[in-house]
Amino acid sequence: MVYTVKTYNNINQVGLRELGNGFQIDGDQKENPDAYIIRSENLHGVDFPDNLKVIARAGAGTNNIPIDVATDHGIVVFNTPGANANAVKEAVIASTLLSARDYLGANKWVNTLTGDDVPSQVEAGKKQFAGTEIAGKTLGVIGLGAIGARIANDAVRLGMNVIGYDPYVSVETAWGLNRAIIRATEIQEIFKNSDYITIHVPLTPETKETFNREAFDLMGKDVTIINFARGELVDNKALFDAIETGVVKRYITDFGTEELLNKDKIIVLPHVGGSTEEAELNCAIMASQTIRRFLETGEIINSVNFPNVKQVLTTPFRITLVNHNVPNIVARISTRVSDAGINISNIINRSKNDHAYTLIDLDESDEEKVKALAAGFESSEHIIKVRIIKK
Ligand SMILES: NC(=O)c1ccc[n+]([C@@H]2O[C@H](COP(=O)([O-])OP(=O)(O)OC[C@H]3O[C@@H](n4cnc5c(N)ncnc54)[C@H](O)[C@@H]3O)[C@@H](O)[C@H]2O)c1
Ligand SMILES: O=C(O)CC[C@@H](O)C(=O)O
Repeated sequence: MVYTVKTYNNINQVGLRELGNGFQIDGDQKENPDAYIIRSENLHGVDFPDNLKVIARAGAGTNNIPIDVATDHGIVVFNTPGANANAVKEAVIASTLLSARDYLGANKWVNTLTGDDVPSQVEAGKKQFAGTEIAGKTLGVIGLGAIGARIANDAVRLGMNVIGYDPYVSVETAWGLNRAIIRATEIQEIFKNSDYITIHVPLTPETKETFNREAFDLMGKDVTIINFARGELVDNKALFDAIETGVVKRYITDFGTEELLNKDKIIVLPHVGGSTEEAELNCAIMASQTIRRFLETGEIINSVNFPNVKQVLTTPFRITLVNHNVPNIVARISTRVSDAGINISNIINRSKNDHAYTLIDLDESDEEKVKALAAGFESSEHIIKVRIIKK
């Protein structure tokens, strides 16, 4: 069996080798592939082909994918948690330093100097670029996931006081946080007490415009806002007013819109937080591995719309189903299998909200019987996607 994969954006070619020989990338069937691997491609409003079973986002944010639509089509969506976190962490640390000292302005100025006495002009003019140090200043980190936790820990090592806010922080991440990090129970504590604030949350209806007028009203003076998460987390009109009144000293963001460009106190980067060789390789490897595992074994790891399902395949055939999460569905599925005269070696059913994923290992080596059973599932109420996996 050869699976076809359509790639969007620039996916690292070396990482794609993890798919192995059983995969054809951008092959003849690319109009109806089994899998997509994407980065920032916007899939909202795009029709999904019938054959599409899986989308892997080589990166963290999945707001460019209509997750609900994918789920309704039985398409499993993965991302690559933490694969580009170190790259973003380094970009944020660099941004903190760029705000503390006007290196960009200083470099621009020094390039304007001419003549034999450049060294003396430098000495005479450099006072305009005296900055501050980040040690001893307070950094507020909103979102303590893969990126935020790394930044919080490194900022402590750089001598900063760190306050973190994340009401959903995972137990694993919490264990890894430096004990010097103060835990804010309300986001307002971050706004009130920070000299620098960096945000690392997914863009959701809850997080949209986290930086709004009320947030800026709580801040002191000369606060630096760093946003490598998503542009929509900031209300730009409120930001411009906060810059005007001296509340915000600088805004550094990875997400440009025209209104942000060429402004004195705003530094815009072209969405390069995760753009390092290492991160792009990590993301492509993880995306390829999760797709391969899912298509070849039916196992789900790191999905954003279905629960993890792990089970070593030991029987000749496995059937996987994406189904609606309705009462009695597992009993109905089991009855269908026994009515087909097939014994179930193992069945796993895991649900997330309105949908579930069911993995059925069959003690049956007659492929025709298994195909007939799968065909029956195809036409069953509440069953959305059916796959046969052969050992
Ligand atoms: N600029 C880039 O190139 C780039 C690269 C990677 C990630 N990102 C963006 O950064 C985001 C975070 O990435 P990550 O890898 O750290 O993701 P992650 O899933 O590891 O961490 C996100 C954290 O945000 C927390 N969170 C969710 N809602 C929250 C809320 N309302 N308040 C506070 N915390 C909340 C979660 O509990 C989680 O700990 C991504 O969703 C993506 O949008 C951008
Ligand atoms: O793929 C990229 O270039 C950016 C990725 C980044 O926004 C992410 O959410 O991981």
